[in-house]
Amino acid sequence: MAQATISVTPAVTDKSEQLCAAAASAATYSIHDDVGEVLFTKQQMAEKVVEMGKLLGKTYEGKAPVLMPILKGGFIFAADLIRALDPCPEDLVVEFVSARSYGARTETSGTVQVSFDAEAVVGRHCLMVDDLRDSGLTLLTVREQLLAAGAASVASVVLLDKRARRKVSYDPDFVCLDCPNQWVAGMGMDTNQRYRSMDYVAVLKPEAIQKAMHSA
Ligand SMILES: O=P(O)(O)OC[C@H]1O[C@H](OP(=O)(O)OP(=O)(O)O)[C@H](O)[C@@H]1O
Repeated sequence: MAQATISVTPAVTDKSEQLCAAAASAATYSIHDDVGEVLFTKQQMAEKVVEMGKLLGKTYEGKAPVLMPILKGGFIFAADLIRALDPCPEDLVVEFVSARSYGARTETSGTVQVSFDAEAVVGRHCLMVDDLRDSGLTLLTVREQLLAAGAASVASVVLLDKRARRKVSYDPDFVCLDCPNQWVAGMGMDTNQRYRSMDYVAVLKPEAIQKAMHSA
């Protein structure tokens, strides 16, 4: 039987170069019909994630942190960030936090329902990872509950910071990009559970927002 061979591109071993090359190769991609304006491209975000990965890698070196993606919106950013940590802290573990306050609305309900494995955070340095700081209520509430559960420290990193919407006295410790005060979707962020998979951050057309909000 003939042996099958595949050609392999020489490996790029530097982590930053790998991530930037991957982003560059995806610089041209199709835009969803419901998008009115792309605010941040995949490449722009990938570059920020590389920078953040280096900063957090150094910050948490030797600290055995618990990386805590906040579901659902934080899962895509967290997946990118964990692979960009440089160096990746030894004994890093991942624990998911479930937090929800918006539902099918564009304003926070004012109450955040939170759940996580309390035993996993006792005495640990926790890093909350979320897509967005809007009012700040989610990060503040999760932080309070992690500290109450016995975390040694709690910090936060967000992909986007919508400062103009700040309603509580809490600011994320690490921010990749400042976001204008507009309803955005993509990179994990939804509109009534849609559009999370867009690999860029966009403002949707008003009619698309209305349609998504009123869909089942
Ligand atoms: O700063 P805040 O006003 O609290 O808003 C930010 C939060 O809102 C979104 O989550 P959402 O509650 O919509 O749930 P989801 O992550 O499941 O989409 C987002 O993912 C943040 O966690």
